[in-house]
Amino acid sequence: MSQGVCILGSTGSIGCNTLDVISRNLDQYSVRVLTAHSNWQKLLEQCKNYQPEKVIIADQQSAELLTAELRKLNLSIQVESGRDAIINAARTPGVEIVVAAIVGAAGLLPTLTAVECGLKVLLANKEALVMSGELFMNAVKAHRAILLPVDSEHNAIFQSLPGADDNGLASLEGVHKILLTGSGGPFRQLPLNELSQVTPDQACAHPNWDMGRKISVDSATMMNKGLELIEACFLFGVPLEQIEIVVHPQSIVHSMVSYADGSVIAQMGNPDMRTPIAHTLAWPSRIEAGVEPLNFFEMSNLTFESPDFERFPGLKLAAQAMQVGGTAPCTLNAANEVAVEAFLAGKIRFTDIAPVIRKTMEHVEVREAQNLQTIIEVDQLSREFALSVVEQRGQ
Ligand SMILES: NC(=O)C1=CN([C@@H]2O[C@H](COP(=O)(O)OP(=O)(O)OC[C@H]3O[C@@H](n4cnc5c(N)ncnc54)[C@H](OP(=O)(O)O)[C@@H]3O)[C@@H](O)[C@H]2O)C=CC1
Ligand SMILES: CC(=O)[C@@H](O)[C@H](O)COP(=O)(O)O
Ligand SMILES: [Mn+2]
Repeated sequence: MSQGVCILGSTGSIGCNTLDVISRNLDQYSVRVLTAHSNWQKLLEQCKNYQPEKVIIADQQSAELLTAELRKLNLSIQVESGRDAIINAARTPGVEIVVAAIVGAAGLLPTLTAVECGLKVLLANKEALVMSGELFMNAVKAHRAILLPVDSEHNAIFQSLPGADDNGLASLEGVHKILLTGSGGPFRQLPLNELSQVTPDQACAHPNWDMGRKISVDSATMMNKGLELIEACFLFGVPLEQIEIVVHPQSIVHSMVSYADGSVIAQMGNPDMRTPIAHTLAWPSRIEAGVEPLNFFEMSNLTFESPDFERFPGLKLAAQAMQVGGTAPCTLNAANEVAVEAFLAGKIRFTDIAPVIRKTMEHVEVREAQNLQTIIEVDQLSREFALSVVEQRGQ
């Protein structure tokens, strides 16, 4: 029987890849709800192709334009708008699977709603987990939601761990270490003195993955790996010391797990997000994803190296935030979002991103991450302070 899917952030890179996988498996999945921020043109195209029951777009004016176009096409699709409608998207009757693919902190509340409804949640939105780690995982357990990682490395780790219970909570039996791979991004080998001059377009030109602009900049600073370090600690319940970052520029090995007996199990594949999306949609089964299998005879050398902490100061900041605990990861994430947005808008240089985060972490008081209210407050305070640092640096 067909399962009802809600995609939070359907117009983005993960959202579009999810729809591509669904289009190959229409006997098993039906699109119920799609959400976007303001890209009503892309949402209209998705309405024509997938005929969801409901679409939700945060921006009111975009919702009006979309409604008018749907009327002209005689498509009877319900249109809602506003932040609250997105937060409640997962409550739509018939939704069984929620793909959390909104970028950044805006994804936290809509994803938590899906968790609170006890649904199958496919998590791409790593920022939500970084912000609210323990609280998020406690909600998963309390509501018996099924949480499956879409982020390619965490999906690889999940596939390489010994097994998981029915809710996707993985076993760590015999696990020695988790080896979290990262490409090093587009500036891995750029002379250090040229880093301050790189442009947003250069930062977004990832060597292996085609992704949204925010995560692309995160890959270029390697803050993506820092966020992923924290994501892995919470998802798999492992301490920081049990995770090692391994730079692997080709992005063919998507991460590995090393075991007490010396075995190392890796998940490999061409760098295409349709693989982890298909894996999580069908778990524990397998479905067609449209991804070419690896051709080992045509593959170039696979190489591995240690991360360069001088070039990528964000890595240390992320590890430090995890070590400090409480709301420190929430502050790290908020400051990073503000700094990346400022860099993309041409307000600060690439090399200003880490100092903005460091200064914010030094300034904002760390609290216990007890409840959602605290997390939302700390997120807001951290953004305000990071913005003031951006303004100083931009002068
Ligand atoms: N892209 C990838 O390959 C990977 C992404 N991820 C993670 O997945 C998430 C999505 O990434 P990606 O698809 O690249 O991002 P994109 O920027 O491509 O897409 C973001 C989506 O979120 C929507 N959105 C943005 N802001 C808001 C808001 N304030 N309220 C509601 N919706 C909003 C956008 O709508 P609109 O189009 O209207 O602006 C769009 O649908 C991120 O957390 C990222 O870290 C993880 C691994 C790989
Ligand atoms: C595809 C994916 O999961 C991204 O998070 C990816 O990891 C980005 O590449 P980096 O390894 O360069 O951060
Ligand atoms: Mn990743």
